[in-house]
Amino acid sequence: MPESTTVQPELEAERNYVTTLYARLDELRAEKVEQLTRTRRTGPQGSIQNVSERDSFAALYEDRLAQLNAVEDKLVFGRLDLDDDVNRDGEEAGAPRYIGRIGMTDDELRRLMVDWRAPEAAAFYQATALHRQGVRRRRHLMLRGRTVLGLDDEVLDTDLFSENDTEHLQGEGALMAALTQKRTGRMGDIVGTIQSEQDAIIRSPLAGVLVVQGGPGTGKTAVALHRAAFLLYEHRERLNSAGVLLVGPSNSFMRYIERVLPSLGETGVVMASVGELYPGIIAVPEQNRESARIKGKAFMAKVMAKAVSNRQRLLAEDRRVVVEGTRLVLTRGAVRHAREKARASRKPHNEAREVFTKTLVRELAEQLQQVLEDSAGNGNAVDRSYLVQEVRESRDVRIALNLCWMPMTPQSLLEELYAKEHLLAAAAPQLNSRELAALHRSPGSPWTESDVPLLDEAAELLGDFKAVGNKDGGAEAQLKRDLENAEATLQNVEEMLFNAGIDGLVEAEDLAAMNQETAARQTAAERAVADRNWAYGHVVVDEAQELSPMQWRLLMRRCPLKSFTVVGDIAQTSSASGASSWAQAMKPFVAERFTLEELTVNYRTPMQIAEAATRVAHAAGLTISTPKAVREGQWPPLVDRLAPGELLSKLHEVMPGEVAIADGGLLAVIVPESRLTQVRAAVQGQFGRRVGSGSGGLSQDIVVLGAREAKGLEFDVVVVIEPQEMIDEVEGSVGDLYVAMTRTTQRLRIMAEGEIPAGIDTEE
Ligand SMILES: Nc1ncnc2c1ncn2[C@@H]1O[C@H](COP(=O)(O)OP(=O)(O)OP(=O)(O)O)[C@@H](O)[C@H]1O
Repeated sequence: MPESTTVQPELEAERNYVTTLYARLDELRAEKVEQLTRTRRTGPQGSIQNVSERDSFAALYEDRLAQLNAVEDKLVFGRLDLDDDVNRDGEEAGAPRYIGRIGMTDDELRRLMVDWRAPEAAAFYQATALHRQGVRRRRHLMLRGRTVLGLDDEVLDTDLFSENDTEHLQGEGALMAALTQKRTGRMGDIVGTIQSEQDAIIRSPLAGVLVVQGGPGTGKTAVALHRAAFLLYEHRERLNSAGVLLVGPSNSFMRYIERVLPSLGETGVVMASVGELYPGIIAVPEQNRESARIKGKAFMAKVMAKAVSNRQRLLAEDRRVVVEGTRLVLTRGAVRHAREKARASRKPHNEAREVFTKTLVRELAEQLQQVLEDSAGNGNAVDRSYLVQEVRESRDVRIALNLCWMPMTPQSLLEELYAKEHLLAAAAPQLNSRELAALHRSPGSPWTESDVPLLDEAAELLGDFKAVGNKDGGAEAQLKRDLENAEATLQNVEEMLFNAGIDGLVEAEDLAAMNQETAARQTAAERAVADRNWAYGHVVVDEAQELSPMQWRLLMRRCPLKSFTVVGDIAQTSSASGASSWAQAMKPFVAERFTLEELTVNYRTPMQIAEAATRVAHAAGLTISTPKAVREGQWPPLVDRLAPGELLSKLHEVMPGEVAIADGGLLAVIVPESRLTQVRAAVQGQFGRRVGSGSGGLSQDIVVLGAREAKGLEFDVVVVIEPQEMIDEVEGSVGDLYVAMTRTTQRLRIMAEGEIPAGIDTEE
């Protein structure tokens, strides 16, 4: 093709079309602003229904406006030229089809651009020369601001390609441009360059459990996020009310990905790190590996159940209680009988307590009646209801009943269990004294991520604390609202179960009890975050290899439909209670009923560095999937072997050079946990406030962090400190080092006074 004569007019034509698209976007925004102002101007008048209708409209316009504002950057990125016989809806034959962040039509409803998630856009990601799907040419439009800077074309309808070419990466120019961009500390979307193996996963059906295994940098996080956006588009009706939950490993990671979904026009996904899954608690990472390991074990569910049942106590001997000056006896037999009855109700502890106390209060009231009638002489009947009241209010009785069956919150139960070793030992006979000691903590210590599933388990077993003696008039109205809400999702539930060929996993009545409507005006997302019993329509889990069986239990509870997208890399497991295979992790919940897909191309790490990481993993005997790296790097991994005591001075010496290579991008120094404070102080001493740490750290261009915190993140340049210590810290597991080495997009430098693990150097 004579480029110079054809490309320029093509570019001009695209620029004109893109100008039209942005003009239309501006028009739509202006329309929404106008509608919103008009609605707000109506003022707070009229019936409650009118007011709430107005609020709903205002919320709707606000959402739409937020979406239109969010898609400004790279509004359009693709174009398909199609065969004439392709079925076209709302398009002229022969007209190109533009693919963008949202669908747009002109004011006569002619289609201007197709949403990337629509079925008509699928060919943009899937068509190959071998399977053209009616596509003659695929074009990537590269924009900066509202200007088209360049085009990247793939012609699919020629015989010019050899067989190998059918395997090439789609939109290679556009892809490489995206991959070589400087990192900003925030993940961006990949909507313009999604590759076909990724697209197939993004568009898979909603129902069931989909597990996506992929080595480092294969786009698992990107795929998980785009899948959430796709599902919300494809199943909006279903998922808008029930919501989608996206779970990630840490707060830094959540901050890293938080802008992707809004840039795809989706603001309704609930995003939470594993420490945030219990409403009202923000848990800190668990520092003690041994206690993380124990707390994550599946048997902890039994331990919690035992801890609760141990708090439903019998009397050692009959006990005297005084009611209004009269002595009564609470017998051991009566308490045993009441406990049996309460347990038989199968209600959670706090709710079953009502059955327990009612039974005993009735028993004591009868005793009291007998005593009073006996002393008053024959035929003098005493008013029973009055006696029941007397018994209930007696301080003695209250103390005795509480001793036997105390209402508890999940926090009070767990706190006491950790603080009092004899209670823990009684609930957990499977733990030895060393393990019991590992779980000890004083009351008031902050909750950790591994406590979260235990609190959740306790909440299930204990039931509503507020229900204890608190039968307010609002309860009935609340129940009615709950049922209405549940009804809306029930229909979807049945449909989904049917589609998935699953039954028996969820009881309709269980669902009816979920999704309590706490406030009429809250969005589904806001309500879901605050409600432990919320039943999500779909859950996406990233870095899922880290989750313990107890964390999985919690998540499965959050989605009784068991509609999950689970992404992760078994080889990167560093958590003491994480998974060693997907089958093992999934078995307790769905047995073999999950689909496993694999991503095979590494888009992040340059080839030489990816190969070094693979060698390290292999040398340590780790079985890993070895994705193909898409690009060669400029540098092989550099290794500095240092003399004892030389580390900090050498780091000081090399840092300016490394920062210069990062050239405005991001540099991370990844260190063993035990050296974090020391190395951070040294780097801060050199670069001052440029150095970030913690979940806000990624807004700085230099960051010092541990491998676990670096999980899921990426940087232009990475300096790894003392790799062998990184392995030793996690009992010889190479997962953390493997993660650290694969965080870079350009350059890796390894510095060690200590041993260099096998495989890092090419010559080994
Ligand atoms: N199709 C694509 N187009 C452009 N960039 C992509 C594509 N796929 C992945 N990337 C980029 O590759 C990098 C790695 O992606 P991502 O973080 O999703 O990988 P990952 O599999 O989750 O990695 P890890 O397990 O190592 O954390 C990101 O910068 C992402 O934007």
